[in-house]
Amino acid sequence: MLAVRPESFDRGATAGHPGAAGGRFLARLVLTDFRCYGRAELRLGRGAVVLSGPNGAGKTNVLEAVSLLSPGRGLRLAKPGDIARQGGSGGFAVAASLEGGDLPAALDLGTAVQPGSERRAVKRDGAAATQASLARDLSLLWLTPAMDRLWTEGAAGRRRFLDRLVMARRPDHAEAHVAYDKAREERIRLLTLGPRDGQWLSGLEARIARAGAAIALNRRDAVAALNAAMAEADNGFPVARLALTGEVENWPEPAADEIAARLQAGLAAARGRDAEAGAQTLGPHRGDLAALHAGKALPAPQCSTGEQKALLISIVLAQAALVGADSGRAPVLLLDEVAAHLDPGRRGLLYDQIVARGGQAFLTGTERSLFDGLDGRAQFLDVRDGLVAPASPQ
Ligand SMILES: Nc1ncnc2c1ncn2[C@@H]1O[C@H](COP(=O)(O)OP(=O)(O)OP(=O)(O)O)[C@@H](O)[C@H]1O
Repeated sequence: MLAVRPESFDRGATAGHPGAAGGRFLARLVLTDFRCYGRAELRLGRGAVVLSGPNGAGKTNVLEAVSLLSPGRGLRLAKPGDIARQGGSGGFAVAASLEGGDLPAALDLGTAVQPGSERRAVKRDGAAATQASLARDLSLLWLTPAMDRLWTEGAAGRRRFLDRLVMARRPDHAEAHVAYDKAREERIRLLTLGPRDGQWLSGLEARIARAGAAIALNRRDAVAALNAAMAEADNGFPVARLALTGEVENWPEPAADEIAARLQAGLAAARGRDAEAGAQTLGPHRGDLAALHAGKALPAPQCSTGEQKALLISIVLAQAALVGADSGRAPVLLLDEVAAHLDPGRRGLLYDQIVARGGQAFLTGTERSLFDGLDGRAQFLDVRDGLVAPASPQ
């Protein structure tokens, strides 16, 4: 067993700043048979947590474990079978204790896959819970190297990014997605395999339409709030102007019931087409997000790699600030290898932002020196061959 304590960090440099008391944070994280970790127990502070170590040491695995404390497949979109440690039991578990913010006492969250199962179970204070409910307990946002291609690759990645931003502020977004996807799958099964029962299909289309309208509206609200926040932010990161480019999100109807009515009528009319395609051809699952680098009036795909990264950071920081402002629960940030892509000036700005916002933020990098700007303001952990230990002082 490996236990890492936050030493003086928790009571030290960050404890006094104004935002420090604001957010929930992971005070303890235990990984069991999780990728390269047989068992690891980390005691964590409430602010910045820096994980440094060589390639393949196990840094991203820690972030991935945290990301599974939210609905979905985590930051690598991995299958449970790939996460379970080779040579281990065949299953895996992640357990965490949340503290701080509005919590009167520690809250235990856990997720596990049993050997031979593909189903990821969730526990909240020892009782079974749904994955979607995790979004109510912990607000998480992440950036990974795979997202460097977000603006140039397919729409699915941008939708995932957008929906995670939305979920950080609106936990019900996760439940709307569950309801939407479940009814969508059932409708397609009926259309392709039968029976094509009109009443059954209408009931499903009504459910899809209700959940779909909620998803579209949540996205609209999130993009409007983000654009307003970024236009006002003065943090040295480029201002991104976001636009929803999906069909449903751009319908002129302002209210949920109007959007739902239009979507329901559209689905009823598209039964033949959808049966032929074997897929639902209308709805927010086909939505997309575009971004413009406002300062350069340049679409994100035409920006440099570093500029694209800076735009993503700008969006995530803006959303984190919005969530912190309206719920008092600054989201936990998982920033995988973000520092290495930034020039020293931008890196310094990022560190200042992270410290100023007060919530917990995990940062990874191969070189400890990349994080010199956080000296005295973060908990430093050294990751090597699947072992996590406090980093020796610089
Ligand atoms: N299911 C598994 N069982 C055992 N080991 C695994 C499993 N999945 C991945 N690994 C190992 O985990 C190790 C650590 O991976 P991780 O991505 O966390 O490294 P990292 O420290 O982030 O490295 P980099 O700096 O290269 O991104 C890798 O060597 C990988 O082979």
